Amino acid sequence: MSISLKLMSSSSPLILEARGISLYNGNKGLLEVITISVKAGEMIGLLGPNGSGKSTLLKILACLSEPSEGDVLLNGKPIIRLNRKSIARTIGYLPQGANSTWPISAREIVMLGRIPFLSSLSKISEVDHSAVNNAMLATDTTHLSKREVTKLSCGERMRIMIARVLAGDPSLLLLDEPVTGLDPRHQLEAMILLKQLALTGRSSLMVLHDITLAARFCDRIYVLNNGRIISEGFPSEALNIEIMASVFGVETRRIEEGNEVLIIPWSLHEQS
Ligand SMILES: Nc1ncnc2c1ncn2[C@@H]1O[C@H](COP(=O)(O)OP(=O)(O)OP(=O)(O)O)[C@@H](O)[C@H]1O
Repeated sequence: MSISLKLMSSSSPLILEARGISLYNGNKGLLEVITISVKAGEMIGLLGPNGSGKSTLLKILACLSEPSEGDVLLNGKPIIRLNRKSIARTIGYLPQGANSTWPISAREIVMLGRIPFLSSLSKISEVDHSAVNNAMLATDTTHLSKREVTKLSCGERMRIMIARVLAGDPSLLLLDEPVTGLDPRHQLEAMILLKQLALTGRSSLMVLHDITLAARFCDRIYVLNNGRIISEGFPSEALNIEIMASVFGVETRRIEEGNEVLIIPWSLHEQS
């Protein structure tokens, strides 16, 4: 499947906006004056070294924790004024290392993604079943339906957790390391699926450690370091040679073809 870059229209509506987000732990700034935006249909990568604040930021964007300063707007409205159900119907959040310790079936886990649409669990409709079927089909997990989720492999469990997010048909996906633990084929399937969702106007902001996948699939990249956005833009610009060396401490090999860029971390950058 071709993943040729879709031209983002500058008139695409903003679905998420974070303005001046800071988070302090005592005197320590975990996040400092972060401003980011996500337009409808954009696929955005949030990259940075371990401990740079990516998961902390994602939780604030999902309204699961509050910043010390700044605002998050969802479809133009302050997210803290929206009720939990309305946020859950719009945002699909995949936490880092998403897991379940309940010994229930994989399909039941995916059905949990329909909770924002249910008035009670006894009223699961055909629409809910169909959404779950589609999510499991898209993540190649239908055959795992009856398996106890605690007994799945790490990669199988991750695909079930992605299916759970997709079952809610969110217009914005906030995904914390969605392809970690997946084999190469399932990594590509997940990224291609997100690209297909983007073409239907769904947006995703995802934490990735795989530079090559991020550069290949994301429309834009934000690079976080020590709680600050220090680089942003198209992958080839945001992940330039200097940033890769100074932030990630690696020398890269790059192949650029038209709008596409292949960036491969290659060797250790020796600090001068
Ligand atoms: N509740 C908390 N209280 C204090 N410090 C915290 C808290 N949560 C996270 N931190 C610190 O904030 C920093 C950023 O953590 P975070 O988990 O956001 O990093 P990350 O970029 O997602 O890292 P990784 O790539 O390793 O997942 C870390 O130094 C972490 O120790």
